[in-house]
Amino acid sequence: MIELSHISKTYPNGTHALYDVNLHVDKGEFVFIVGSSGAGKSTMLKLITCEEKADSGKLMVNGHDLMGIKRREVPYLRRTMGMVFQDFRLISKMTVFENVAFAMHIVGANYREIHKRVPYILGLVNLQNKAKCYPAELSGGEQQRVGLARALVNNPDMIIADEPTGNIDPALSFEIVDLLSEINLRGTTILMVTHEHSLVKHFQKRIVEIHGGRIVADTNELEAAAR
Ligand SMILES: Nc1ncnc2c1ncn2[C@@H]1O[C@H](COP(=O)(O)OP(=O)(O)OP(=O)(O)O)[C@@H](O)[C@H]1O
Repeated sequence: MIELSHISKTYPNGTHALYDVNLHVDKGEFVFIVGSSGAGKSTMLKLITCEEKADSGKLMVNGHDLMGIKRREVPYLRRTMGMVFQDFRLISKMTVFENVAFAMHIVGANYREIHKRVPYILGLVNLQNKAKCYPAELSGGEQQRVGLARALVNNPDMIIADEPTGNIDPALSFEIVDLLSEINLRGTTILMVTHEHSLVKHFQKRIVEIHGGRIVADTNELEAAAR
């Protein structure tokens, strides 16, 4: 599903962000990506979402070869993934329903499909009663649940979440990762960057640790549980 093989990335200003990274993530896995600031975590996610290109190595994501991908193919890659951001990135002038519906609209879904699917997805994230609210009327945790609903609505193979709990109260952070775990149990692969040790300790998932642009530890679920 995700295969990074000898991947390196240097930004145009000469910053070496990743060196010879190897990572294999199977369908259905839940992986925490941890490491200090500047370690290369976001760069790795950006390579996987094709926001940035690697300099060398082999990179396969959901059947797409990202080293040779054409620009017109990128939207097809992105349809296989849902993205969740630290700053939510909701459209402030749209209601909760409209924010989620918009993600379906842009991939060509029709009115009937949207009106069937969006209430179902809002139910999954426990926001059925907030459909008519605007983002500014919601708590941080609720806004991120809208972000999660939007990421899920087109039924992606995987969710890529870059510090999804970074702007949320610690107690609500657990709620968001609980939801991600439920989604994972339904078969969706989850890749989540986080700085929050309490979450990583509590949820006992695979942990990939990056330091100075290299993967320095890769702890599977069983080892994480034994810690
Ligand atoms: N667009 C860019 N141009 C130049 N250098 C960049 C760019 N983006 C990131 N970097 C550099 O690449 C390195 C890795 O950055 P990256 O954002 O991947 O780290 P990170 O582990 O996600 O950090 P944080 O936890 O602070 O978000 C850092 O040295 C950073 O300054």
